Amino acid sequence: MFLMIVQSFIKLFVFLWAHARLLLTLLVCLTIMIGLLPVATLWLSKEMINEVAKIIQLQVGDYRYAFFLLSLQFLIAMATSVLLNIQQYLNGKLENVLELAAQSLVLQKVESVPLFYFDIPDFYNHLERVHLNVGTRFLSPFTILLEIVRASITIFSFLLFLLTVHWSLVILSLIAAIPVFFVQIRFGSINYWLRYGLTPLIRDIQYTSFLLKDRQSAKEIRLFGLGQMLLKRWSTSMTHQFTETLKVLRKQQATEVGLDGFTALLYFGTAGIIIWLIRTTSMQIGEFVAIGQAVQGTQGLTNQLSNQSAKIFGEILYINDFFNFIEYEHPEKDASDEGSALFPAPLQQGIFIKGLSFTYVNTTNPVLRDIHLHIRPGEKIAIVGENGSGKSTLVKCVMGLYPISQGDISFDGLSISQIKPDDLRKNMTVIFQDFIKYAYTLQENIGFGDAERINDLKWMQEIAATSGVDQIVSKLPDGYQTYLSRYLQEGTDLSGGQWQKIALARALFRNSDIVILDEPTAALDPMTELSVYQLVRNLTENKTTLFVSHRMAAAKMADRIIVMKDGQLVESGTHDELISLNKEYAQMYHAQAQWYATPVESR
Ligand SMILES: Nc1ncnc2c1ncn2[C@@H]1O[C@H](COP(=O)(O)OP(=O)(O)OP(=O)(O)O)[C@@H](O)[C@H]1O
Repeated sequence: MFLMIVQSFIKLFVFLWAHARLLLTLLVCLTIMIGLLPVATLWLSKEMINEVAKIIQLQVGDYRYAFFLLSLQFLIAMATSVLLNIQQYLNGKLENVLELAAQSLVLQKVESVPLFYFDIPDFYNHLERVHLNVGTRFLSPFTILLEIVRASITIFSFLLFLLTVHWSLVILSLIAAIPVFFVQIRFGSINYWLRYGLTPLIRDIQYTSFLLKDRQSAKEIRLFGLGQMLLKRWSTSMTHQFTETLKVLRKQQATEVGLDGFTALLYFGTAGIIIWLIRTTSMQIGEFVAIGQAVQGTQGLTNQLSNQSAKIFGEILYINDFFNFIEYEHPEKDASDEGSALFPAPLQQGIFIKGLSFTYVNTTNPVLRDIHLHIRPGEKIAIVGENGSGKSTLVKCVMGLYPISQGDISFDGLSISQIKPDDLRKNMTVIFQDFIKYAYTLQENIGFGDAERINDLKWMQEIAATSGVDQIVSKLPDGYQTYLSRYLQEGTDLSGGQWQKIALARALFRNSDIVILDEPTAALDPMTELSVYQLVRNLTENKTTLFVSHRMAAAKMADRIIVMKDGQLVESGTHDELISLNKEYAQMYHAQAQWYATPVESR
């Protein structure tokens, strides 16, 4: 634990130093100055009271000296205010700098992790814990530490002053801090673990609240009348979260009352000693007031110091959690070292899948089993099979989205593990079943297919013309600059078929030799789907195309059809070959042919 705290502190300071060394230095200097001001004030008020007492009691005394002290007091009060306000401003500035730096670290991490991390709920929980108010959380241990330094300087100077009066005052002032310190450490830790344990519940709450607020889900929630049920789920979880938090808060406040009693007792003891000192020594009124202030100040500050030291413990657990997230590497990622070779474009021999088996992370059953397949350059392959047979998983493996542990996929003999992931993806384009409908402009919706060419409007118009998007553009109020949703700006909503064409244009905007379509037409009616596949076929004349479909009529257009069943490749051939084989494919084809025929026959 101690090692963890030290390591986290070192990481925190390396991080702070890297991003804000000037601010950091300024804040440390300010803190030292602010820390010395109280003892100066104490000394001044002691001098002042003694001088005023002389004037009142003896009618002698130096008025000019009293005014001089008064002016100094005024200057110190002003200096304190100026320094404290500068400190607050610098803190605010530092918080912004840290928020930016730490949030970018989190987002960079999320952007760079392999896709399978998104299959691990713990990864989300961890992300949820670390991504909120990072700037404040990062600043907190540092400001607490500065507070500790400031309080220590003041306490030390007060203690020196008290030591000149009597050693017992020093002891009593310090004793007050011990129980506070341990109590605060205990609750710092309890609160951290409470937050840790509640993260899955908090994510559940946020998800339910997102569903209630989301435009996409608004329709279905109304249609199925889910609103009240979701609200109840949300409020039950919220109540549970509050109950747990309040339980700890109740205990903490009760303990604080006990601590306050203890501090009051100690102050009672100290007051006794001061009275005894007045009786036994020749003490002036200024000293008496200054001792009272110093004792009270030391006790208050030592309590504060204990509080802060304990609080820093809770905060450092967060910092540790943050760096654990940033540095987290799943063992499977270690096993799949990224390749550095360039993709062998254009393909001469094709894609080879040899003995490929695949199991998703944190699961036990293989989803793909011993797949062997050779895809020739320019070949159009349709992948068919029942739900859950592994079609999407197979194409995701070909895209390099998941590391392969058994078997291999190679491109012209170069194993996928040897190819640089970025370069592999540059040479492929894809439309997923659940492609993203970006709430940005049309230009961005198409241009995201190849972000480097996003401003190449000539190329975009060419693609729009071939994919049929030009007909959509002509009806949009701001052409390519029209927002395709009302989520961010006053934009235009499109139909499913129109979105489909835009997704197709996005995929084709990336002019790559391999095109993968993972059932992107599922939302379309069969006739539109067929016309989309026809279009794709024409647009991808010389490209290697892999497409997943449930519609046998679309599969028929492929050069070759492969049939998946329970993670295995069970049939492969042309439509005619598979029909004459009269097995899986033939059954599915006839079942669908029958399905299409029924309404016609019943007319
Ligand atoms: N991210 C994942 N983590 C764990 N299991 C998964 C994941 N994705 C898919 N699976 C499982 O892998 C199996 C194959 O899924 P896959 O999506 O490849 O099938 P599919 O043939 O494309 O299905 P469909 O036709 O319904 O789209 C299914 O049993 C599914 O539950």
